[in-house]
Amino acid sequence: MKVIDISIAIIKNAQHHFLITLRPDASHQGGKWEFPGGKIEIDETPEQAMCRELYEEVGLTASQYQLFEKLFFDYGDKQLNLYFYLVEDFTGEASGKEGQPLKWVSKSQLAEYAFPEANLSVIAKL
Ligand SMILES: Nc1nc2c([nH]c(=O)n2[C@@H]2O[C@H](COP(=O)(O)OP(=O)(O)OP(=O)(O)O)[C@@H](O)[C@H]2O)c(=O)[nH]1
Ligand SMILES: [Mg+2]
Repeated sequence: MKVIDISIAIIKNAQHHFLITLRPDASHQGGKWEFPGGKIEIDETPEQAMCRELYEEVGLTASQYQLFEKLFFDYGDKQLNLYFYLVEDFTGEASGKEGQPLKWVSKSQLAEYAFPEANLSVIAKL
């Protein structure tokens, strides 16, 4: 199976809240909450993909970010290389541009939401 490269933006605002969105039921890991992100295109760096997905999905422009975690995860039906970026400075107002529900939650509230399994060790490190 081909390993798919994914870039993900963990957005942290000035109140130390994190932006999460709900994955559509029909998608891979549907019905779970996620951080905005998606597949890295062949002509893109991981950073470029993160910035593009962030803008396409929730309308934010990242201005300061760093690689927070890179990990391989095997879901059985999909094998992924995931690049998680921590974005602590950005411009724009977040909205679900694909109609997806969106929330800002504190670090302790993150535990109340179901995330894809690959996220669990990353969330524990935040
Ligand atoms: N966006 C995002 N994807 C995640 C997270 N955690 C995680 O395991 N994934 C997995 O990474 C992959 C991301 O793909 P995606 O569905 O967002 O890709 P995409 O935006 O390019 O969408 P598309 O497939 O409709 O083109 C999915 O298999 C998803 O299950 C996360 O926190 N955010
Ligand atoms: Mg996506």
